[in-house]
Amino acid sequence: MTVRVGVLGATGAVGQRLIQLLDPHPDFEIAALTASESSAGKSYRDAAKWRVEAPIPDDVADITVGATTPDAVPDDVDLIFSSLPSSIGAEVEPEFCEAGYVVSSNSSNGRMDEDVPLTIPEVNADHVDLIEVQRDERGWDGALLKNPNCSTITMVPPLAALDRAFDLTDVRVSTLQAVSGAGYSGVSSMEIIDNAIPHIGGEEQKMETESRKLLGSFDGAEVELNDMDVAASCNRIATLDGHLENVWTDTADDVTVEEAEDAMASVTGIDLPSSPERLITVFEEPDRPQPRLDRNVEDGMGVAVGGFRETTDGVQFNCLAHNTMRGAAGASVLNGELLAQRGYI
Ligand SMILES: NC(=O)C1=CN([C@@H]2O[C@H](COP(=O)(O)OP(=O)(O)OC[C@H]3O[C@@H](n4cnc5c(N)ncnc54)[C@H](OP(=O)(O)O)[C@@H]3O)[C@@H](O)[C@H]2O)C=CC1
Ligand SMILES: N[C@@H](CC(=O)OP(=O)(O)O)C(=O)O
Repeated sequence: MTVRVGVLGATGAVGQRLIQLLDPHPDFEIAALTASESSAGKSYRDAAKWRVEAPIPDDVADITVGATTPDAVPDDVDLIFSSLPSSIGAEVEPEFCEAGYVVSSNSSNGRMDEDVPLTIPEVNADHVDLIEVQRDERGWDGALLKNPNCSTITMVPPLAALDRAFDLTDVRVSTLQAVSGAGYSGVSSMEIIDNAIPHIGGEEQKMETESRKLLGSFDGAEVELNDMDVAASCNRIATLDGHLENVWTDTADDVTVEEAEDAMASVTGIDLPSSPERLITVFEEPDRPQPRLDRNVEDGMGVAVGGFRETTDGVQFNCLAHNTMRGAAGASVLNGELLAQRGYI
């Protein structure tokens, strides 16, 4: 069955990545693109400053961009991907859900709301059924599903493997985040060249809270947050794509480096078109993973780990993922596939 999809915020950095992934998708067909009032009414080719390495797909280039309102999207669109600024997402995503659309959103608004599922399908696919609670409470025919923040997505798959096997108690993480995470005009060259910026607004709190929701347990009514303690420190560096993170963990059960590597290496993808065969690639070389060399592991949908060391109460390691693929557009597409598989569209 082909699912007709719409993209809100289609002209943006993440919107362009969504188009790159959706145009050749086996089950999804792009049927509507929206952006701000200044783009509405233009062809996608004229509205978008296209910056993806591959050319704009011909069939997409000629689509007329619509306004970001439910009325501007055809009724036969079954699934909406949203990559709007969070302030706009907070306003319009509920309107789409109320109008009956099912929305897979990458924007940060609402991620921690109690009746909004936040999922990485390989980690906590069962949380998607929180939609039943959401529909009861909000009276929506549609639904809202979120993917997490890109830095959070990078560290949670390896943490999930450790938590399952050795019971995590404490996590400390320091990030080295690429400039694409801030959007095309987010950080000026004068700020970032020959520099590193030890502050990314709101990012630390997102990593500390979203990770506990993702690794929490869902009992059919609510998500109980994982009781591990998480502390994050976030830094912007002058790489283009790929967030690298240094992680220190404490576990309740003893763990060796070999056991931690085995636990992560044995995690497989799941039966969804965008899930990679190997979710976590373990590097033995002490200087890997690196952003330029390893961000495209598993076509940008994998997480790379390495640099393992035993610590007093657990293990230390480094992890890396492509922040606009696995960390944003790819994460939303995967969530859309999960919604389809679970019969929500
Ligand atoms: N998961 C993650 O970690 C990541 C998440 N993000 C999030 O994804 C979202 C999009 O980011 P990004 O693509 O970099 O942003 P951009 O600024 O590149 O794109 C924003 C998009 O939203 C549209 N837009 C802006 N204002 C309005 C409005 N008032 N009404 C309707 N549409 C509007 C823009 O349209 P127009 O071109 O017409 O202005 C454009 O299509 C953000 O919430 C960002 O925080 C981003 C990167 C990674
Ligand atoms: N803040 C992230 C990107 C981002 O937009 O995250 P979020 O989806 O949580 O707003 C970064 O700078 O790399």
